Amino acid sequence: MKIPFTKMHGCGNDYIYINCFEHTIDDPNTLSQHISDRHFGIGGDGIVLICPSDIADAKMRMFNIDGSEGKMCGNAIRCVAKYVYDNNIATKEVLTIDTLSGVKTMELYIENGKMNFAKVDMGKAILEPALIPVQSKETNPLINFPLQVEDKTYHITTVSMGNPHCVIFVEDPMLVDLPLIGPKFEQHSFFPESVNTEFISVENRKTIHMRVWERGSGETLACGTGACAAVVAAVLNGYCDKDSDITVKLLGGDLIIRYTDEGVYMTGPAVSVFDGEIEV
Ligand SMILES: N[C@@H](CCC[C@H](N)C(=O)O)C(=O)O
Repeated sequence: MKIPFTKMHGCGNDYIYINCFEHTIDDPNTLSQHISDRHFGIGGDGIVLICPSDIADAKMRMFNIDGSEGKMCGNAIRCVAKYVYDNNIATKEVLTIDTLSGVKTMELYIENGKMNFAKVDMGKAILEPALIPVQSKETNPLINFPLQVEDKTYHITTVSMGNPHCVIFVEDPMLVDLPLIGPKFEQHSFFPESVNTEFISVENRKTIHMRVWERGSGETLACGTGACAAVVAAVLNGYCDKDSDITVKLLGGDLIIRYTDEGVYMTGPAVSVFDGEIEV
């Protein structure tokens, strides 16, 4: 059977989007492994199913390249909103999208009848170690906490944005051997549900730079939840300020993140690249 798909990205974090208002995918885990392959498939950081919801305008399910399901994806949620708006599934400028980490509300920026940008209320950052989760008896947030990874000690700050993140401040993220060190964090026993790892350098109180190794997908050009976690960690470590717009410079573009007592807000682009059909 052939089904249509749309290739979309947010700051270069690219997924294959399937309209499940019209089609049913029986085994999304295996499909993601096959079609995300950049040589033998369509190519992407995973797949995203756009599904009906009883409690929101649509429901998003996202799967990493290895087939694992992510509970939240900051870049994908903006693309889901673009798909829903541009395809007249819901033509509201404030949309709600249901995810495995709750319903998120977002404001859409429309130009010539299409959505190009969105500001997403990403909810509160979770700092309790048991809820990240990490394998530790600590009850206070882990801020600049020493973690041994093979022969080196890294100072980590852990944050959940509905999915687990481990943030490390370095001089220059471009000098980090990410394909070597990323998998060691991903497989570390300290993270029972694995982890997304962000390496950050601070340019000034309003600008930080980030590279990310995502659990299940490896290095990606951007991670929306990771950018939120990075700004929360930068505030907790005294590098940036709450209630201030911080630009996170990623390999694939910029995201603007604001950390407040009410929640974390992410503003960024959503781009549609091409439509196609795939045999499933
Ligand atoms: N790219 C994402 C996060 C995708 C899920 C992540 N790999 C996980 O399994 O937690 C983003 O933009 O937030």
